[in-house]
Amino acid sequence: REQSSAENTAQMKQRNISPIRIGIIGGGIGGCAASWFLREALDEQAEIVLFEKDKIGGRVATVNIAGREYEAGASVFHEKNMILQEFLKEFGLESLTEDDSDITVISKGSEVLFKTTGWTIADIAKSVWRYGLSPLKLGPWVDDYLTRFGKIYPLQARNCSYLRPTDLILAADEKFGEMLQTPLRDRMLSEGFAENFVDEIAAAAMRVNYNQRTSVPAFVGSVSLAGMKGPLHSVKGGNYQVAVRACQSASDVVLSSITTIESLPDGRFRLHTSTGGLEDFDYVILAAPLRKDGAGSRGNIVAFDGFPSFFKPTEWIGAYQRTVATFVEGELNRTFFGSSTSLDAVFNIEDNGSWSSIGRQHDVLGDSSTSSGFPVWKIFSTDPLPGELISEMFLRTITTSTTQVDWRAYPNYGEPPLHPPPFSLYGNNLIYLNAVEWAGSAMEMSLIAAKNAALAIVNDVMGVDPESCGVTAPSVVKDGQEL
Ligand SMILES: CC(C)=CCC/C(C)=C/CC/C(C)=C/CSC[C@H](N)C(=O)O
Repeated sequence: REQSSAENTAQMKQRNISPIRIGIIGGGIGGCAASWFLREALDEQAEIVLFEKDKIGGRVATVNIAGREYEAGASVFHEKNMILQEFLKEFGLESLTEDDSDITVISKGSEVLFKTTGWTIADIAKSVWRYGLSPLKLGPWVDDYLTRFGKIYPLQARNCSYLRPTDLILAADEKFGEMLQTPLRDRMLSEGFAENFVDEIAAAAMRVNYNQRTSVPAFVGSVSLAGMKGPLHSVKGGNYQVAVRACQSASDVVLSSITTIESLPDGRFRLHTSTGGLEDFDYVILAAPLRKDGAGSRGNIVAFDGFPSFFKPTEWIGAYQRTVATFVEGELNRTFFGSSTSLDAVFNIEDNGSWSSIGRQHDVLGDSSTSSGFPVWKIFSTDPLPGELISEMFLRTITTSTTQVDWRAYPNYGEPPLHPPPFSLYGNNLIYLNAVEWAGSAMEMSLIAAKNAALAIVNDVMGVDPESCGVTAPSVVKDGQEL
């Protein structure tokens, strides 16, 4: 049973536990949600200070094109993402349902491999002709994993918290153990999916969601396929609103970056801000990626000071995948994409292609019309798109509306850290929320990790060790290393 904030407060007072100070580094959806869950559990017994270097929402952000807002980062959630659904209810936000009847093309450069208009009988027949029964298997396959993963919600409702992302995922279902290690391609082939289906349809999903290939681990691969299969939604007015609303539960939001986390002899932590500020906390949640920096990226590697020599944060630093989102309002040059008829989205599975996908966009209110009459398109690529390529892709553009957003959007699963990062970096006093991304990256994954961080802190404060949390599952060991 989830303990109420009134019960926690009463217990803390009874046992003379003084209110605790919690510092959260990062105002993305995860950091903000952690603040919300902590406030919900501890009420006025927690002073929560959240540090954000840039903008609340982080990688959940919109971009303004000719006066309308479009999702530029994390764009969709799945109907079965329960924490997002609860937040929407709690904050009185509405959701938009994504259209699944788009005219979509899978291409290799300008060679069209497959074209579909959604789920009409003709489309199903066409896809079965090309891929056998695989398209019909995909829905139940993804649904099964969604249901299995959904078992994490009742565990969290029973206050279960986990030290590592692997523990959390295995607690939901042991079947995921192998999926955290096996490449998606191998897993799908071993489960009877046709090779061309994996190399075209699954490859397209990995491209559009993570700008990566089917060599990613099968767990994150299945998350990505869930992000294609739907039903999918977005938050009306912009997904970032969830972060903004959740962040209102922080006692203070400081617009500054943290340069150093210093471990103090009394077990507390001192956070050093880039403007020379110093603040001490009982608990710290690092809700920003520990990542290798790269040219043009917005780096955020924090320094650790005063920790014992066995504490090696560099071993938890991995590469993040660069993804550039280019927005263009204009008339598409269909022939460039190998099509003579209209289309809404193209997924390019060509290796090392100069672009990964292009899709017609609606704004955050669900409106796809524009004053020019030409749609707004979002093109994903690994590097900024050269102007000449944009000129080839479009017959006409409203040039003032071309905008590029350069993200280090998600982990590069091909360049992982030396060791998979745990949540609990230093007991439960220093928690690394973004460790979850190395298992799976999506808004809901960050929210589940946020709840885990809050539960770990509350359990620590209350001295509670919840039972029957399913952590008895054997650890996954690879190359002699515990994952
Ligand atoms: C184990 C499985 C199959 C799912 C776990 C539940 C979950 C986190 C589902 C999310 C599906 C989803 C919306 C994926 C999108 S991935 C990144 C995407 N480009 C975005 O964030 O917009």
